[in-house]
Order: sequence, then C-alpha cells, then structure tokens
Amino acid sequence: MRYLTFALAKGRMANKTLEILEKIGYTCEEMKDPKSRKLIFTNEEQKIKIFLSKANDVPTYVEYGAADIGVVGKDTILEEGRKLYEVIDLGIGKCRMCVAGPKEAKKLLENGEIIRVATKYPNIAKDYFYNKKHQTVEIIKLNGSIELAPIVGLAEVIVDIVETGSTLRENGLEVLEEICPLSARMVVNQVSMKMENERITKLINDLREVLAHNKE
Ligand SMILES: Nc1ncnc2c1ncn2[C@@H]1O[C@H](COP(=O)(O)OP(=O)(O)OP(=O)(O)O)[C@@H](O)[C@H]1O
Ligand SMILES: O=P(O)(O)OC[C@H]1O[C@H](OP(=O)(O)OP(=O)(O)O)[C@H](O)[C@@H]1O
Repeated sequence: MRYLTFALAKGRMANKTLEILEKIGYTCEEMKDPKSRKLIFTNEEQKIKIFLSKANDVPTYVEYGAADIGVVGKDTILEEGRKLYEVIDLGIGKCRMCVAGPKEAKKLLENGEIIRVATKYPNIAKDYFYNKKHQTVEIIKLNGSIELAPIVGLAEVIVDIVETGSTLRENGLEVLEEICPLSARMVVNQVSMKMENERITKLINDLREVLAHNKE
C-alpha cells in the first residue's frame, strides 16, 4: 500500500484539523512536539504522511499531486483557482468574505463609482466586482492588516475576511456587502481520487460520520 499524503494549512486552523483527523483514526504523535523543526511526519502503521504548509500553497501541492489530500479555507480555494475536487466542508474556520469600509463608502458602491479596493484576495475581488456586479474598480493587492487601507486613504473599501467583526469595529469600519460564507474544506487531487478511490471514499465517509456526530 502506498502512503497517502496530507497537506494541511498551518496557522489558526491547524490544531482543529488535526483533531478531526485524529477522530477518524489518523494520528501523528510526532507532530505534537512543539520544539520540532521537522516539516513532514509519517505514520508507518497507517501509511500516511502529513505536512503543514502556508495555507495559500495547499491547493498547489494538491493540484500537482505532491499531496493527495489537503485541508484549507474556501477563501484560498477560490483565490488559487486550482484544479482539484472539493469533497467535504469540515465546518471549522467559519467566517465570511465581505466588502467593508467606512459607512460613507456605501454610496460609492451603490452608485457604481470607480473606487479602489484593497485586498489579500485579488481574484475573489475581481470576480465579485467584474463578473457579479459588473462594476469597474481598481484592485490593490496587500498582504495583511487590510483594514488599514481605507483608514489611511489607500482605498475606499476592502475585500477581506470577517469573523467576529471586532477588527472592523475597532477601526471604525463596517460590512458593506457580503460576498460569501467561508469554512475549511477537504480537497483531493484528481488522479488520487481515481487511483486511491477506496481509501479516500472511506476517509470521506468516516469524516461525514464524525461531523454529523459533532453536530448532534
Ligand atoms: N478571523 C479570521 N481571519 C483570517 N482567517 C480566518 C479567520 N477565521 C477563519 N479563517 C480561515 O483560516 C484560514 C487561515 O488563516 P490564517 O490567518 O491562519 O492564515 P493566513 O491568512 O495564511 O495567515 P498568514 O498569511 O498571516 O500566515 C483562512 O484562509 C480562513 O479560511
Ligand atoms: O472579524 P475578526 O474576528 O476581527 O477577524 C477578521 C480579521 O482577521 C484576519 O486577519 P489576521 O488576524 O489573519 O491578520 P492579517 O490581517 O495580517 O491577515 C482578517 O484579515 C481580518 O483582519
């Protein structure tokens, strides 16, 4: 039997993802050593390998088959636009992709003015403004602390993740339009889905059972 390789997004979702995998019997004790600098972990018995990578890179590893399976936010899946199968919503990392800004910016949006939109997610922003709203805007790519942009006059609005809304509130901004709900998804390489169909189907079914149980 060959190894099934998992690419998981490091960061805020990593621990919860590992907890869910543990519930379906996939464990990697070695991963729990906080001092370890090792990047990939093997469970010889279960014939699995697990690695953590930057969230943005998970779809790339999976599309190229360097990982059979990935767990990553829907935002990253939409932004990266890779060829993969999205098989299950894990229900963790729930948040929303929104257009936000000072409340005065609502008028600019309603009037379809050519505004500047700052975001870490240029493809999601383009798709929303160009394809869904048919509104011409200038997209400015940033890499973090996006909420700064309307405050310092770099852009009129932002496209960003909103979870509790605290970051917006504490900076005098608000949600102006909602683009879509987000959560972590399991994605599968298209060839692996065929070649390892039995193992991957079992894994998906086991996950469904655990997730249904969690909801009860
Ligand atoms: N409040 C939140 N802010 C950002 N992402 C969130 C939030 N809640 C859930 N998520 C989900 O968690 C994923 C990973 O977020 P995280 O901040 O760990 O990584 P990141 O944005 O790649 O961070 P960095 O670039 O700072 O390493 C996001 O892609 C999103 O799907
Ligand atoms: O609605 P809230 O609960 O306040 O969460 C949303 C904030 O969290 C994320 O930022 P993150 O902490 O990942 O930092 P970043 O801005 O550097 O990406 C996101 O980009 C928002 O800024």
